[in-house]
Amino acid sequence: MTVLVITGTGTEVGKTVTTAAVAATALAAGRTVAVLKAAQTGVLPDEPGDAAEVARLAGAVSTAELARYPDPLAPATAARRAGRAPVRPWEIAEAAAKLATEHDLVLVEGAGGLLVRFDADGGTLADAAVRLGAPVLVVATAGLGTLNTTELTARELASRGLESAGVVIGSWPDSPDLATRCNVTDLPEVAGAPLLGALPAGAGALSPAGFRAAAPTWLAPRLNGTWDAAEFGAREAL
Ligand SMILES: Nc1ncnc2c1ncn2[C@@H]1O[C@H](COP(=O)(O)OP(=O)(O)OP(=O)(O)O)[C@@H](O)[C@H]1O
Ligand SMILES: C[C@H](N)[C@H](N)CCCCCC(=O)O
Ligand SMILES: [Mg+2]
Repeated sequence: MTVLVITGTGTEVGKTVTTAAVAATALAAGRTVAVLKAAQTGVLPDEPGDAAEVARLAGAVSTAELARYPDPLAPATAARRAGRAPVRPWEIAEAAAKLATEHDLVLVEGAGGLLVRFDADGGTLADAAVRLGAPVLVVATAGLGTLNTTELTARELASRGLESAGVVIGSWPDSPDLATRCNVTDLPEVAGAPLLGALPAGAGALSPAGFRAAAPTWLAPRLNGTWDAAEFGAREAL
């Protein structure tokens, strides 16, 4: 069973575009892929959610979404305000495990960061990852402030015995400042896990064909085992 849980150091860090890049890379390698958005908040019933955005960018993936709540809030809060049942971590795990029987790779995207609550009992995506025994990919921001939030996330994963699959920078700016360039060196250190790649800013605005062609190169350093910091302007920072 290959399930990869995709979390982030917060909301709006690029989890969805990173999920799409991982999916596109796997599809290009001939693997079948499913994307599970555990709970979608802040999107109306007839609007495309994160899973649909992944399919638009990456191509032929199966998509699933366990619940959708209109308020743009943490799932537990949005469910409470909607007067609807929350999504439980065991439901996320069960749905991912079922998809894994039918696909080579299942990508599970949470909502916001790792400890965002899904239910009134404090259930989180981390609880679902523990049930699945699945590795967790952490999407981080590029600039100043990311070292703290990435280390907090990594420590929480470690305290639960969860494997970190590594860190991906969700949006690498065209003109990286000093902190951003230094972070290429420091992020793997504070995460205790490899920096797997970085998506260029604006990646989500590429045409689907352009996105699919480029996505494997954003994550390729890991695949080749040779992350080249210089490629991202880091060398001057050293
Ligand atoms: N590399 C990128 N290229 C283009 N746009 C990006 C990139 N990274 C993030 N964005 C933009 O930033 C916003 C947040 O990105 P995204 O939807 O991936 O965040 P998220 O971490 O999935 O948030 P959520 O917690 O809501 O799921 C979106 O409007 C997206 O278009
Ligand atoms: C609505 C938003 N885009 C996400 N889907 C939900 C983010 C919840 C974040 C909660 C928090 O950490 O304060
Ligand atoms: Mg998202």
